[in-house]
Amino acid sequence: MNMAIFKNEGALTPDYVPDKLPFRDDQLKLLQTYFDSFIRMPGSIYVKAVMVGRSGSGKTVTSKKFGSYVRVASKGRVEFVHVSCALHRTSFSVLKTIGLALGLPVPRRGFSSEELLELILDDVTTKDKYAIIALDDVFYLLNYSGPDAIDALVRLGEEYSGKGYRFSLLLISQSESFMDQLNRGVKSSLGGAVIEFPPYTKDQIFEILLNRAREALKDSAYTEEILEMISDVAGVDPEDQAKSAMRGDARYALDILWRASKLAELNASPRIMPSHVREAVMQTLHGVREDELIGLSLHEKLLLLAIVNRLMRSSDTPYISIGDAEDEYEMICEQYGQEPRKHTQLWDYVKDMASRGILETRLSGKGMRGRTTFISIPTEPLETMKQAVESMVKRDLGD
Ligand SMILES: Nc1ncnc2c1ncn2[C@@H]1O[C@H](COP(=O)(O)OP(=O)(O)OP(=O)(O)O)[C@@H](O)[C@H]1O
Repeated sequence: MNMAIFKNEGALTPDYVPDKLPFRDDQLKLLQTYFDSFIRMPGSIYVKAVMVGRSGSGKTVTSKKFGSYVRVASKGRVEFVHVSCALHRTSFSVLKTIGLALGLPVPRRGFSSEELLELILDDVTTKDKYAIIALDDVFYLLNYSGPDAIDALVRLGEEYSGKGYRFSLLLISQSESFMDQLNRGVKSSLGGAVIEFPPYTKDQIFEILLNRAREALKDSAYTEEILEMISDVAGVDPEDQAKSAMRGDARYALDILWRASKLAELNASPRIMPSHVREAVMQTLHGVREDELIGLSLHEKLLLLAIVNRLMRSSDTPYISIGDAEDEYEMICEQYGQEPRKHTQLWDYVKDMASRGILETRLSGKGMRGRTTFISIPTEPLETMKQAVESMVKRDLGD
């Protein structure tokens, strides 16, 4: 085992919350200010705030940091519940997560989400609990369940006002556009409290990487040049905003650093070399997040796996037809002992995954007969995607 690289590998994992969050002091202060009255005098007010910023701009980690602050500043009177809507896409599932996090007895089935909502409201009142609920990646809930799902959750805060407001709400999203889909009353009530998370510049990404590298890696395992190399790939260039539409993503940068470190370890290298970084860049998923993939249903995952497999075999064209994808999907279903879904269902899966940026689709060109949909995955490393989806399918099937 190569001991030259890692000091504490855990500090490079996506869920790790570092002590310091450089460049996010302002956002943290704003959160503290907006929720101040709810934290100091729970029940006196119902606060709603929104956090927006591109993928990897630090929204989730800042909200978790804020969560620790809430518990301390309220002396334990106010809880903080973080719900990932990428994983929980219906109001029932969100409510269940909230109930469980607050230690309430949650019925497993047989209840509508309205009934569950009532139950939770009753329980928090009898047990005298208060909480700030953070709905992360709230656009998933909107896309899946429509604006009424958000309505129900906003009501969670409003109802029982006679007995004090039990909840406050923090909505987190990649852009403000989700607000346009909300019912008018809800939208206007979210009004002014929008906290922005700008994408990180190269210099900022460098600083974030340096802090993490100090915690995770042995001093001799990396140089500042290596970290600069990664910052150049992942950070926004202030002079070239348009070209860097996908950048400013700290998750991407940290993922590259972790993969490069792993490659150095595997190759028994005493430190991370530029070649490890280059290889790591080629292996790292960019626009697609692991938890997005985890949130797909089993048959969406099987279809995605089929598409990836088929694309890996078609070296001469970046697209495959939906028919090819279906053939491959049927074989994969057989391999995993699953009954294949019907064509219309698969078509919905393709549209859904395309709308979330996991796939690209286009209609057949003029010179071709008929109208067929073609599918591609232009920006992601297929081998990495295959490994990720395959292990998720196995986990889903309990292997
Ligand atoms: N200022 C920072 N300092 C240290 N680490 C950071 C900072 N900002 C982000 N990170 C790290 O980058 C990764 C991605 O951040 P985070 O998950 O908070 O992004 P996000 O804005 O919620 O993205 P998404 O919209 O895709 O959910 C995490 O590992 C997080 O710890």
